Amino acid sequence: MSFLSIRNVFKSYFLHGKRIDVLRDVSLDIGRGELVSLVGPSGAGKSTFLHVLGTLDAPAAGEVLFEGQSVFAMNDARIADFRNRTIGFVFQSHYLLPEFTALENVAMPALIQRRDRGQTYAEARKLLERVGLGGRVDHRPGELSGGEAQRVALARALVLQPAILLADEPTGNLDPATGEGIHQLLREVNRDLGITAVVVTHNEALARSMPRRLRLAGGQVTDA
Ligand SMILES: Nc1ncnc2c1ncn2[C@@H]1O[C@H](COP(=O)(O)OP(=O)(O)OP(=O)(O)O)[C@@H](O)[C@H]1O
Repeated sequence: MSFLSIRNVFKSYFLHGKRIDVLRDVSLDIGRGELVSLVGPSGAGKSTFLHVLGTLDAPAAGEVLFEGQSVFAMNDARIADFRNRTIGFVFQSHYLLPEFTALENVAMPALIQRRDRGQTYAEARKLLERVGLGGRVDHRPGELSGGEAQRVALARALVLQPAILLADEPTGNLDPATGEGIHQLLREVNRDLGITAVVVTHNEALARSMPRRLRLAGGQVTDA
């Protein structure tokens, strides 16, 4: 049984009466602890694939299996609960809340889940130190650089101790040197915390630095 599987997944969009087939019978297994990059042409469907894998979006047909269990066979409340407990997300934009400090932003998902405040803040502080921002805990997003804000977003994605981290172009808004710092952190998080990670990127150098590379083209995902 695989840790994470996609089985015969189809996904289309309908726009102005036209159907766009984005995922066409995609099947794939990802093992626990793998670090995977996903590349492909613009508009090929990488974000769509990540949204289905992350259970944010249901496929039109096919299954997403976590440890052999079909996630979309559950009701919406259980899927949301599964997602909160299991998956952390990082996007191209950091989506930090501007009126809260870095520490509060990182703690937020755990506080929403009614986790213990003291433990949550201790964990959030530890995570900010891990991403190199121990000296920025009281800064608000407007007082952080783009790279720092993305590090805070990464720390926030880890606060509920997810088994899986999904990153959609996490360095898309950053200059190459700053982006490389984020890539390095993703590798460390994968190595030190054992988190299974899938990273969508246009950056070929980053893709090559990952132990496993996937390519999405023509509605199909293949090992590249
Ligand atoms: N909500 C939507 N409604 C209609 N069409 C959509 C929707 N979301 C995406 N698409 C279309 O589906 C295709 C795949 O989009 P997606 O964002 O998954 O590609 P991508 O590979 O992530 O692209 P990029 O590298 O440019 O971010 C594109 O043609 C896009 O225009």
